[in-house]
Amino acid sequence: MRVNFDDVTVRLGGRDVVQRASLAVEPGTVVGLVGPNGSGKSSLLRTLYRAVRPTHGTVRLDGQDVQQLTGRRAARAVAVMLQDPPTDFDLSVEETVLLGRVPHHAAFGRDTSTDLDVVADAMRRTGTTELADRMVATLSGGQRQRVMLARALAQESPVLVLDEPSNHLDISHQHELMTTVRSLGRTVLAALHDLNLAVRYCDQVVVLDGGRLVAAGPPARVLTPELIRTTFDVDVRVHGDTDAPVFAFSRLTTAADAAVPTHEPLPESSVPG
Ligand SMILES: Nc1ncnc2c1ncn2[C@@H]1O[C@H](COP(=O)(O)OP(=O)(O)OP(=O)(O)O)[C@@H](O)[C@H]1O
Repeated sequence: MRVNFDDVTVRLGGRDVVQRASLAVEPGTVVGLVGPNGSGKSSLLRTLYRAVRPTHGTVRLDGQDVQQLTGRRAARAVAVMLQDPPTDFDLSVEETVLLGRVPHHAAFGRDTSTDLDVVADAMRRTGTTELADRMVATLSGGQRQRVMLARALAQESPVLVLDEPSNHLDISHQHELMTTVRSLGRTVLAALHDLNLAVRYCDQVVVLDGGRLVAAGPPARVLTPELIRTTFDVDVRVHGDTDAPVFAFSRLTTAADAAVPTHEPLPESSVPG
């Protein structure tokens, strides 16, 4: 399913937190949204799953304005895995993943064998099968995040939105998540803080800064040291190949840093004569 943001502005708290963003996402591609805290990544994504209505502009799924869809059609089209999954779920892991099937049910419909198969597959892909009977509230942050991915996968929507999906995951599970996401063949939009994950697993990256979309394209072409420096205020060294760079970051050295002496000079009187 193709996703288009056409000239989207989102105004919240009296400020344009997304300003005139336009972006075309091809079906089946994985797109990473990167940018500093507060740059508008989540706000832009929220317009896609209708948690926020654009103040200006249109978001389209295969040409259709998402605001015109029924709730059920929207839920069948777009699944969401949020940054901080809720902790107050009074449900088991399996029951939670089954919630992903709700948009496929008729009113008061019962779980079918297809639902159970899809849920079992989603739990297998996310390594949550062993947790099936655990209550979600008792899980660690990373386990809970994997359950929320399983629920989103079980929704079988052509579009998947991941808002900082790896913030609780250990390194191995971060790579597993991105490999899983890539293997789905769905259209994926993911807000990511880890530029190394973005460059390795995304087909395209989109850079937001201060609510503006400042660059978009193939990751290795877009994420230049210069862009990283100006957007994120860090120094970066690039290792690896031009096509598959690996970034090492360090704090940007400013003129103010250089002016601060690292050691107090010894007073004259204490210098041995
Ligand atoms: N409901 C709201 N009311 C007022 N301002 C909001 C609201 N939601 C978000 N904002 C502001 O909009 C700006 C963009 O926030 P957003 O969450 O989209 O950024 P982000 O790039 O996802 O940030 P992060 O990397 O920290 O998750 C921020 O300045 C935020 O404080």
